[in-house]
Amino acid sequence: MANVLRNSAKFGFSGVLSQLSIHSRHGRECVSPCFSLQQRNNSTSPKIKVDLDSSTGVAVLRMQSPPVNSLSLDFLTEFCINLEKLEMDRSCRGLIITSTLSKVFSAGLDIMEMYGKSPERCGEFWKAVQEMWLKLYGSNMATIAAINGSSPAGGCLMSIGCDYRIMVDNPRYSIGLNETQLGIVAPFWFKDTLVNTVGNRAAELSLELGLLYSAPDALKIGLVDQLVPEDQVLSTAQDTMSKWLAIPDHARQIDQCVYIIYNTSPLPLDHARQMDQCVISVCIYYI
Ligand SMILES: CCCC/C=C\CC(=O)SCCNC(=O)CCNC(=O)[C@H](O)C(C)(C)COP(=O)(O)OP(=O)(O)OC[C@H]1O[C@@H](n2cnc3c(N)ncnc32)[C@H](O)[C@@H]1OP(=O)(O)O
Repeated sequence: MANVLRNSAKFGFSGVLSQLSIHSRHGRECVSPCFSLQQRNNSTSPKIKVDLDSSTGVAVLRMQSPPVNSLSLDFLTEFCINLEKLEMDRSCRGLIITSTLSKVFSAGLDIMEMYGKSPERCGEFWKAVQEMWLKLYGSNMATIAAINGSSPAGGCLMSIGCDYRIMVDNPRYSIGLNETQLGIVAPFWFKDTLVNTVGNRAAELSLELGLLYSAPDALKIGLVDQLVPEDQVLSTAQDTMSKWLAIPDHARQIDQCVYIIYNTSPLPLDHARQMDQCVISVCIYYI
């Protein structure tokens, strides 16, 4: 534990994650995810737009992939590349994630990626889903989801991967991990992230019944932190971010790191990641 704390102070949580995942239990070095991600990005029109305000140190990442910002392999690759660039940019301390689409934040994993694809392709896709979560949940930046539309399944995972959630106060927008309703099961690290957000019992009910919550109900169980009118979601996120950035980065990062290390299963460890990948590749293959 002393090592973990020393490393968290030095590298932040994502530094600890990368240390854990670069060196497997067997001491083997793994290929840097950055390299494989850069190689994979084939898309022509950007699905992500990032604006970094260097005077405030806050970046706004807008998902702009119609019709529903579904998380395809191309989308996830572009998302991770942008996250990685911001993470390495020392002038960037805070990240707000939102959508340019009306009514939808993100529809979650792209269904087409899970249907009739080869095991190799499924494996590559799932690695990108893991990567998205590791990068977001382990980010050194303060992260806020400005949820301006529905956010089921993988969209909910992306939201709870952030430090704080502000949702538009519209009962027609829903959020939740609804996997069981689709006949699939949320992986253990989706569960951990939900438990860390809403607590054990609410997470258990939510996962087993595959509940999608309206914005007001999501606020009641703590799945989101705040509701605001549609036209105020971004300005509220900016105001909230300035409060988060008033805290010294190292203190916030270490606090988050200790909390996550104690409360999250070991996906950052290379062997756990590979195990999860195998299970999911087989599940997706047989869907
Ligand atoms: C073993 C695996 C573990 C799995 C872990 C995670 C699982 C997931 O994330 S699975 C994805 C689950 N997602 C959903 O259940 C969301 C489904 N979508 C919706 O509920 C609605 O589309 C949404 C509320 C997001 C938006 O509603 P509308 O604005 O009314 O749009 P439409 O429903 O008319 O959809 C427009 C268009 O988008 C296509 N679509 C919707 N969702 C997805 C998706 N996840 N992946 C790919 N495509 C999606 C939808 O089919 C429509 O297409 P067209 O008919 O061609 O217009």
